[in-house]
Amino acid sequence: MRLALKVYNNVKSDVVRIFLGSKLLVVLMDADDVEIILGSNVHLQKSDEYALFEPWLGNGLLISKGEKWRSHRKMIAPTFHSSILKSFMPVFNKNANNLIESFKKESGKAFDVHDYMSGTTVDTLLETAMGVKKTDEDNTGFDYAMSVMKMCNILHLRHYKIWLRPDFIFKFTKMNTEQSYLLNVIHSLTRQVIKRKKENYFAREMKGEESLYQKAVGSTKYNEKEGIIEETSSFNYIRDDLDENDENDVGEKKRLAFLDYMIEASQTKGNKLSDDEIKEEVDTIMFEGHDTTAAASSFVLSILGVHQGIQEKVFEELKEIFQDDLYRPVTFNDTVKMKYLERVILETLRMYPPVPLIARVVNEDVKLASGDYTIPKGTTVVIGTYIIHRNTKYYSNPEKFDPDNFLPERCQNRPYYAYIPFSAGPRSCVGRKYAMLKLKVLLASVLRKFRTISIKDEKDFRLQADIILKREDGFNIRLEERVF
Ligand code: HEM
Repeated sequence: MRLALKVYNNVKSDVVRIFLGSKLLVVLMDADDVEIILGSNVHLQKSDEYALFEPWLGNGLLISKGEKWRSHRKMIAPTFHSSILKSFMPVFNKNANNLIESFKKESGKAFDVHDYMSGTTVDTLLETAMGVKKTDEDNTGFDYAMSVMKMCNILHLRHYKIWLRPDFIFKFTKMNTEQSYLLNVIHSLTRQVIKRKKENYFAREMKGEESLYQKAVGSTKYNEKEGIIEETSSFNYIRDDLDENDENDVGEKKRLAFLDYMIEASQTKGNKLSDDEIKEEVDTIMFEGHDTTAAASSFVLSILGVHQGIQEKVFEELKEIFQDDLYRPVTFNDTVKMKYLERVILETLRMYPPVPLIARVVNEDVKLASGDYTIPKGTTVVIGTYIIHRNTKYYSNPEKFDPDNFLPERCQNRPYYAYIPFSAGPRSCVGRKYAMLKLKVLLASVLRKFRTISIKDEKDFRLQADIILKREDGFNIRLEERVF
């Protein structure tokens, strides 16, 4: 990635043409050009490279196109309503506490934090997306979590080792046999859970219980331009005053997962969502929500381990919020007050965007804004997020980790499309609010308990970019328990 940036700095052009054999790729690094692609309702089709995900994700939100993508996006966006996210707070807290218990065993030693962040992320997703616990007696949750992590590794390897990409080569490898096994574990559990959840749904309906999905949809307006929902204040089936105290648990039995809302959506008049389509969407959430968040949280802990002064400011903010009850569960209201931690997360996502590039295929000629260029129909357009985030046009000192880049006055002076860790426009990340909320709970819980110390200086981080940006040298840190 650093090499790509060096090349870019030498080329000094925001539009680069690359030929891979006869295939034309155009890389965009200017915010106005990026807006033309990402902000449009026309250039929504993903490039061929995404086909690697198909055996796992089928035709879920990440890959699907046309009317299928549009109607599913509209159906799924309301399941990320903030009231639904608030109901996940106890799950976020519980998993953060489990993580802290594991960290206590590592205290004082150097270790790679990514494996832990990956594990806790998949456990949280398992519960919030599917309503399954890793600790369920039959071990299916555990096997599923392991399979998701291993599948992500296989996809990384195939992206990285490009000779493994063609199916006709891959199918002769041992990895293909392992992939078939893992996908069987993943898909069997998803199918089994859908069946059980559907029975629960019909039982609730028989009792005349109101559809929670309907309530969420009823209080939201879908914004076609941003692909997100806009919430109105009438939505209050989970009490608002729950934010003010730490009883923000709707009760374990009553808490629903994304999957439950999707089942309700599938039964709502005018919607069409088969069991297989629900399976694809749940698998997509498990994939998209896992590696991205694990990388983001690992980068935050590494980078704060380098910048001790910034870490102390985060800790001061946490002490201010939690006062004399430093280890109580984090409430939704607390997360709203974590302004500095939020800036730290945003700055980390600027310098180390978990999705370092996005690729689309344009189905018509596109005129760019940055110069007299026209991209021909059929071209693969690559949006260079990592490079845009380090462009001196938008950030005066881009190589410096500076959370104040996200002070409101600085954001106002920057084009919207110069900061795109979650992509932007109609096909942007549907899970970004979930991601930010979960990251805040997890990181606040860790940072109020431990000081993180990076083993390496920032300039020695060796970045590895494939689908997800990671550190080739591992996210090695040392944690010191804070004593009072
Ligand atoms: C820090 C964490 C995250 C980052 C940086 C991130 C980033 C992104 C980006 C850049 C895209 C667009 C990808 C593309 O066009 O190729 C995307 C799409 C998506 N993300 Fe995220 N994501 C994060 C967390 C999550 C979470 C937690 C979930 C779900 C719980 C999620 C669900 C999705 C889905 C379903 C899509 C496909 C949306 C569509 O095509 O309509 N993401 N994400």
